Amino acid sequence: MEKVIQTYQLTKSFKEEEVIKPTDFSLRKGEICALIGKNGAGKSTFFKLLAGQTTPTKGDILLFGQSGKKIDQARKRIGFMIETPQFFPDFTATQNLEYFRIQRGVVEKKRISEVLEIVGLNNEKKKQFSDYSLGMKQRLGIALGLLSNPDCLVLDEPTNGLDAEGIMEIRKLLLKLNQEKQITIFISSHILTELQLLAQRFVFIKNGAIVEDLSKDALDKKSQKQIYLKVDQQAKTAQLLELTYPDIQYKVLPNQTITIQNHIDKSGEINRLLNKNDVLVNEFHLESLRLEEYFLDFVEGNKND
Ligand SMILES: Nc1ncnc2c1ncn2[C@@H]1O[C@H](COP(=O)(O)OP(=O)(O)OP(=O)(O)O)[C@@H](O)[C@H]1O
Repeated sequence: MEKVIQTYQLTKSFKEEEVIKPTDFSLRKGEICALIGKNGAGKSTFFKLLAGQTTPTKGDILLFGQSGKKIDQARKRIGFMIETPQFFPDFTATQNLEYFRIQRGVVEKKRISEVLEIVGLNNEKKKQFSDYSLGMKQRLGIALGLLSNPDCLVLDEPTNGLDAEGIMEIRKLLLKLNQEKQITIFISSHILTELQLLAQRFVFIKNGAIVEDLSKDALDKKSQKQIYLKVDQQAKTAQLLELTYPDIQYKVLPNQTITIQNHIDKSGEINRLLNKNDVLVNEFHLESLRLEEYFLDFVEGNKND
């Protein structure tokens, strides 16, 4: 599979501080990859290195297999949106894109209405930028990234500050671009759950180092589950569980609640066991430990430190 981005021991230091530690990374064609890290982890710096907006202290970058002098040409195949682009507030969407089209030397003028159509702003193209909602502004940023008809989009926190509906709009748009136009997407956020329904791969960055690189399946497996029970006889339930499953891991909580952390696959069996022994089960469900918590554990240092 063709590699869109490859880095080898890519490093960036500001004065004495290594804000990107030597990083080996690769992004394959067609992937939607999320770069997750809290504020200051190094996401923007990593993207700026790829965009050529800052130079590496050490290491190499290959874009579409090209490095050295040929990298500038290859870079044109990637649309970057790093930090919210500086649009002119008094210009309409069309005028703003026209400015950047000329600046970037994109030949076809008709590309402007094409990209506005793609991001769903064609009906709003005569509105001044300052009258746009944040979601519309972010979509215009993506339209700008699409102007040169790229094979890949690199988007730095495009969902930042958006409400749930705005996040969903961006998600739908990016999924469409990936599925219908085969655009590879590398997108960052400091909130994992925002990208959970979008990405197929999750790369975690902490203090400038990639500390975990997981497929969606691997991430789902890591997001622990537990059985949540509300019963009328807590002590009897605990006793039955211990007798039946000697290695059971459970917690006794207030309000006649018990949570079980292992034997998740035996939830039906456990329910039957309690019913058979006249324990009244008022609530019984499988709880998924939110991925957000997994991430928080992770960046706060409880995991992989
Ligand atoms: N030009 C610079 N000079 C000095 N330090 C910098 C510079 N740019 C970034 N840094 C530092 O590099 C580290 C990583 O910053 P970066 O903006 O890449 O993080 P981030 O993960 O994108 O965070 P955010 O989500 O807040 O944008 C921070 O400690 C930041 O202060």
